[in-house]
Amino acid sequence: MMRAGIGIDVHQFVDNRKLIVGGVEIPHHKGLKGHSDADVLLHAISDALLGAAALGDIGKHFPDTSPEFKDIDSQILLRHVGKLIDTEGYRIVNIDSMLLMERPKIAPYITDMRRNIAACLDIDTSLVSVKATTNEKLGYIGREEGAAAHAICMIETREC
Ligand SMILES: C[C@@](CO)(OP(=O)(O)O)[C@H](O)COP(=O)(O)OP(=O)(O)OC[C@H]1O[C@@H](n2ccc(N)nc2=O)[C@H](O)[C@@H]1O
Repeated sequence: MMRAGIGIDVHQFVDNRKLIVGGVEIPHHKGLKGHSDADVLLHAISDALLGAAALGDIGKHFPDTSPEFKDIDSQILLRHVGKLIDTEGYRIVNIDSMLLMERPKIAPYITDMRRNIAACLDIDTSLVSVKATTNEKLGYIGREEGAAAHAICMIETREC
């Protein structure tokens, strides 16, 4: 049986934070604010996978009130989500994602992001797609106040 999932995450740009997206540290004069490393892309992908399996969302599994997740590398969270999906008897069919960020350009880093995501989930990189778009200077993304990520995925029940 095939199941689809969707994930969306938003984080605010602030000073004195690293910009980490898809497990890659990207040189930039601002970073994203969050309880964890604020990896907006991995959060959206984690929510898509949790949603496909109807397992709730990342806030339920990794509350931002828990010291356990303070400044955590979100690749650890994604790896945990992958294990939850596997335990539920699902296999990941594919993941597609969009990063909505005015600057910096992330195209040079997409290959590494895809590799990180595939490694966290123990799947082939060919099943992971990462894309990016600007907001054409419109809204909070266009004003570089924040960034968002949207992700969708398909999972399927593993035949016994
Ligand atoms: C990754 C973590 C790690 O601690 O923190 P950040 O690094 O983003 O801060 C969290 O999992 C980040 O969870 P995330 O789900 O993005 O946080 P929020 O948007 O604040 O939502 C937290 C929880 O409140 C619930 N929620 C949210 C909005 C709303 N109107 N009603 C709700 O009940 C959501 O279901 C979620 O479980």
